[in-house]
Amino acid sequence: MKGRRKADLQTLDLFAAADEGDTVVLSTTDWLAALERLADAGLLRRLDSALAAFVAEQDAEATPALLVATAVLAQMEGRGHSCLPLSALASHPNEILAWPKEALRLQLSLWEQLPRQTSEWLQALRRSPVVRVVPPGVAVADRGQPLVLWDGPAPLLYLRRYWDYERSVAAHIAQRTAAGAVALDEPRVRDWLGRLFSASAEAAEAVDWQQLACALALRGRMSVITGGPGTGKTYTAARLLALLFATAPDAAQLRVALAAPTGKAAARLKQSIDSSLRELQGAVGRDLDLEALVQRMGAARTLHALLGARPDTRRLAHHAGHPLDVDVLIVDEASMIHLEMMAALLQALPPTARLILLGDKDQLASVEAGAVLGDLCRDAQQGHYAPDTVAYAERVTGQSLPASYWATGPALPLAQHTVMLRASRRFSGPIGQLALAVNAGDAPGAMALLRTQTQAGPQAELWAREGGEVETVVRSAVQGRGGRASYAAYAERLAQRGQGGFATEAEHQQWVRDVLAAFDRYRLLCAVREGAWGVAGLNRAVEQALQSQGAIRKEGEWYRGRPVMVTRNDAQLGVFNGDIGMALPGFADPARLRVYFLQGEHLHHVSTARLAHVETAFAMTVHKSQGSEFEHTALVLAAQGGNVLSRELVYTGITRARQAFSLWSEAPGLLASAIASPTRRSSGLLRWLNASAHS
Ligand SMILES: Nc1ncnc2c1ncn2[C@@H]1O[C@H](COP(=O)(O)OP(=O)(O)OP(=O)(O)O)[C@@H](O)[C@H]1O
Repeated sequence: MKGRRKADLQTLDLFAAADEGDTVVLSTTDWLAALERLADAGLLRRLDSALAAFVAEQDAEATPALLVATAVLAQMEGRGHSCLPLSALASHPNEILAWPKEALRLQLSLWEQLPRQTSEWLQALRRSPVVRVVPPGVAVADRGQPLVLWDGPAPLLYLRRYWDYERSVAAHIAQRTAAGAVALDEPRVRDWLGRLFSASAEAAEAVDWQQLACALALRGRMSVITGGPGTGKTYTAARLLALLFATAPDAAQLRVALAAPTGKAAARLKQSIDSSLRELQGAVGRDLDLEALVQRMGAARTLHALLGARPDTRRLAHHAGHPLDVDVLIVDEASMIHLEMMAALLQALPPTARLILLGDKDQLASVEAGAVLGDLCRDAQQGHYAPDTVAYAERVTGQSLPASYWATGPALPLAQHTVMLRASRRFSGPIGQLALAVNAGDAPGAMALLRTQTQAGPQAELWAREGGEVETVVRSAVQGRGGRASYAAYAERLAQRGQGGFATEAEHQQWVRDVLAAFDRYRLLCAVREGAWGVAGLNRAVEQALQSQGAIRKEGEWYRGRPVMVTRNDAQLGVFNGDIGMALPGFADPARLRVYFLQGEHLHHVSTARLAHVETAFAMTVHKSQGSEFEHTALVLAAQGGNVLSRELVYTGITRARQAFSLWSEAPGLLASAIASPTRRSSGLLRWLNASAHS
């Protein structure tokens, strides 16, 4: 007997209460309707069910397994995964779907109707004309199928775009890290490393990782330098530049470019590299003109600007056919580079240019699909250095790497160009200890540290409150705790020149800089956007609090002192996604508000009327805060954070704090459960890198 339960589709209770003896068989149309209902319920995105419908249009024989795999794959892409591991879909669908607990019964009833074995899912996919099936080691022509199935052990399903990006990234990295890519004058390298690192504090440790990073970077066309905040990534990159400058045969012509995913991070990189190079001048004397290098480098740019992103098109000005005009490219905050961007960057880079990626592998990955730096640094802690690398390192740095960092089997070429810096110079106190505990997944340790510090009083470096009212969070944001930074300083600066009346433009500019600097000392960072404990609610609440104390007068969207974050790149206006600015009266026409942005040392301003894509920025997401640091950071965890609350989110929030960190959690237990939830994004990148290394 066959039963059809159209009415149940409305309630999503698809297979409940079947009449005795009924066998429920749903047609393709029923399944598509079910996927749409799942989108109605917010368990899938519209895009996900629409892609399944598109597949059904293309394949008249589409099976439920194909439709479900398609929708789930699309949904996973929306959560940052680049592919769908099919065996997990068969055996642990609840982990793959990441639906809330309440949807477990629904998920179970759906999976009742779907294949149990990976092999059955594979069969459903292999037969479909919408799937390009790629067995291991076989090149299969692309006939424009929307899905790609890598049909080897532990099979993976891809959306075509992400398959292309991942394969392209892997191929470029393999090429750039191939052995013998660069010829070196080793005695010269040794001599210069000795000069550049002679007074290095890192030398006191068992291994001078910074020196090793420079040595290994010289050997290939790509290197990865990872490490937590303050471990000296930019310090090392500056020395690497000096080393390249000192050892390259064509040093005078070397074209160096600096970039980062956000404008703020780019400005910080430039500042930090410039000051490191200038400090180094003393050590290198007249042999190298580092000031000339500083001048030649020019400003650091966002990756979008570097690649020539254009509004309203995915196409970039620079690509393989029109490569970037650089010999050395240093990219900071590489954890924020998503797969599509990394593919575009590698394609646009001339094969002979060197790419140096700097970043913290433990930070949140970008919202978009891919966690490239995390993937590339999966083994960075262990080193996995091949005998040849160990011998080279000893020859040029004079240090022997302990055996615990040697590769035990065949070594990945990329590992020979990857170094993890381990000693933080900025974070030796409680903030650093908390970050380490979170990173190690040690929730009891992190909680104990927060408790002890909180008990020490509001002036302590760390402070935490679990449970309580959101009003307390807002009060702390506008009044501060124990003399630590808050928005009080910004409100004060704003009030200082209530009447305007600046005698000179320089005086006005100084005031604008002061307000921006005061605002930048403190930030509320949220896990989610919506709700009272999210970005939207807190922005409103802080505005109200400041309004009631007379610091701002909100009479519409724009008001004097409104801090904003740009949400879309606009090259014409010279503002980029993530830039923070503030609406303040202009000098020439104080009755008009202009939005001021500090870009490095340069003060840039734009009329409020022209800035369409901005949002208020008293509170921002942890994601958007990457690449920035604040004297005092307050991390706000909302109870409805669900699977957004991850270890990486908490770690990223904590490491945005320079001098003080506060944690506000809507309910007890949120921090511990976030620490216990590390994010793992599905990707095949390491697999492709391994395959090309051993083929
Ligand atoms: N070997 C060293 N000897 C002395 N000072 C160092 C050394 N390495 C780093 N520093 C100093 O430590 C501080 C942090 O270094 P740096 O800014 O390079 O770290 P980072 O890893 O790039 O940090 P972030 O994650 O914030 O970008 C800087 O003031 C730098 O000059």
